[in-house]
Amino acid sequence: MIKSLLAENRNLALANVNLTKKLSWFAVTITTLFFYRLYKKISQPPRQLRHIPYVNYFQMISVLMSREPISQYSRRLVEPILSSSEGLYTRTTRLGWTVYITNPKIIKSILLKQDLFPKAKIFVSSGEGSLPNKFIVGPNMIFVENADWKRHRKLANPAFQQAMPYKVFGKLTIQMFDIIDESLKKKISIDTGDVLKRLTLDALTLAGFGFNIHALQDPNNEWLRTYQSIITGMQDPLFFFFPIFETRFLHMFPKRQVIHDDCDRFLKLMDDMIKKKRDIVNKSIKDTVIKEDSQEKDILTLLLEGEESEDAYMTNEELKSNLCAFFSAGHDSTTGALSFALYYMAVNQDIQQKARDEILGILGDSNKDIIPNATQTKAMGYLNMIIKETLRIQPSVPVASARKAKEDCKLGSVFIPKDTILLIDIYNTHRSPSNWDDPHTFNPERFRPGGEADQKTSGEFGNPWIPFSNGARQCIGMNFSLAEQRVVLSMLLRKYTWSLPKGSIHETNVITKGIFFIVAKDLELSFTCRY
Ligand code: HEM
Repeated sequence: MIKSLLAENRNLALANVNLTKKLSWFAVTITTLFFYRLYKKISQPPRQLRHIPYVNYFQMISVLMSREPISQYSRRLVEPILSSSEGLYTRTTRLGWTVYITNPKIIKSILLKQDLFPKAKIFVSSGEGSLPNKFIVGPNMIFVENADWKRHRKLANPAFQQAMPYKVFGKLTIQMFDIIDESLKKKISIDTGDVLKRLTLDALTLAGFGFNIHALQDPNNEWLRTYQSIITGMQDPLFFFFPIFETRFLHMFPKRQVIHDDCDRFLKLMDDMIKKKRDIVNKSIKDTVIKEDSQEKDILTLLLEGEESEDAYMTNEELKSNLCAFFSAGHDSTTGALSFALYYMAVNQDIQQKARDEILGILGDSNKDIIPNATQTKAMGYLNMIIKETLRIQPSVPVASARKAKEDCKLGSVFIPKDTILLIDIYNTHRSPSNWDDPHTFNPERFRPGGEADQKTSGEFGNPWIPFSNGARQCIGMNFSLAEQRVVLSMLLRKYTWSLPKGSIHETNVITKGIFFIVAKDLELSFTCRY
């Protein structure tokens, strides 16, 4: 009797163990299935966009968190899928799954139809109180639409057409020479990227606002530090992807709080500058920094003077917001363009020498610094080809601002549902083998009159060279930046030869950094003085 009871208990226990085992397996299977489905759901685009090739969500997040340079992840993740698409692919951004476009014909159709593809409020989603919202989002040209945007551009276009301050650019370049010469004398290396950054900041503040922050002369300058703190802070992936940390829990991040304080002080400086300038213009006192001609007037003065004569105006708040926009859009972009041009000429000595020969032919080979004028820079055909090819192979602004499809539509033969976020992928448009021959090779000859670039842009193909975007919302600072690049590079070519030092991190390929703007990372160059 006892024996049979024990046997029964044992059987029951065994049955229990089996049941528990089965349940455990069941639970494990369900959990695995759940996570697999979750993984699939997150890693893939939503159903309505799944017909477009995509980059896996987790791969993209790891790229952004590890700050892998765009040149590396584009070739690893984007190029392979582009070959099987019409120049469209999707990948995740902070706004969710976004369609990236590299097909010039489709890009043209988007940029020309502002009504159907208005700008998406990409930063606005950061929320009230976030750093980007404080500094860059606001009533400025980048963000306003329709009548307001027209009013802003109507006032700003003439100011940007007029302002070509070659002398300001030239004088600042001579200040940069002092820094390079000093380092040569002391036999110490300098971060050329950093010096260029200070030069472009001085150029922007002086030529843009008639205000000198002396970033070149004083690397520890308070305004330089403050500005850099804001710009670096805006690109911090943690707060960029999770803005809630600063909009709700800023008190838990004391270092972030310091950046917010910097931003507040910077905005206050802008307020003061505008008020002062308005007073000066109202009293008809001409700019105190450069008096010679209107070409050399700063943009802020020209904007304020334009208000007098044009049926266009900006409030002080709008002016402040636009000045922040000019800072954000015009600084790192030009620094990047200059740093890449120097890099490509350093690793292509024949191209550097050919450019120098051209410049010496135009400006002469005397032993003194010469600031070129507008006519002389126009004659610099080969240097312009180098600048264009640099902006093709390393567009310092890798994507244009996001657009949104206002209704269901087709891009090429691809269906795009209403409300899809679209991004013009400048970087991959410039690097796509469908758009350019041998796209990863630096070759200024593409831009020779009648060359590859001319042939591509003349037909139905659309324009595959869009570093400043295209259409009505093309970069307003394009000519300003190109003039600055021509002056700085031509003067550098006359005064120095340069190369990459041995052991440079850029020996095999240029290493880039940045999200919204790309620049050459820690660019050290070896200069030799020609006079
Ligand atoms: C190499 C230098 C530069 C590059 C590569 C560049 C590139 C661009 C690009 C790609 C756009 C986007 C257009 C779009 O969303 O469709 C843009 C817009 C803009 N850029 Fe630039 N930019 C440069 C220099 C400058 C400078 C120096 C300034 C001002 C001083 C400036 C001010 C602006 C403004 C205000 C906009 C918005 C225009 C609008 O929406 O009407 N940029 N830029």
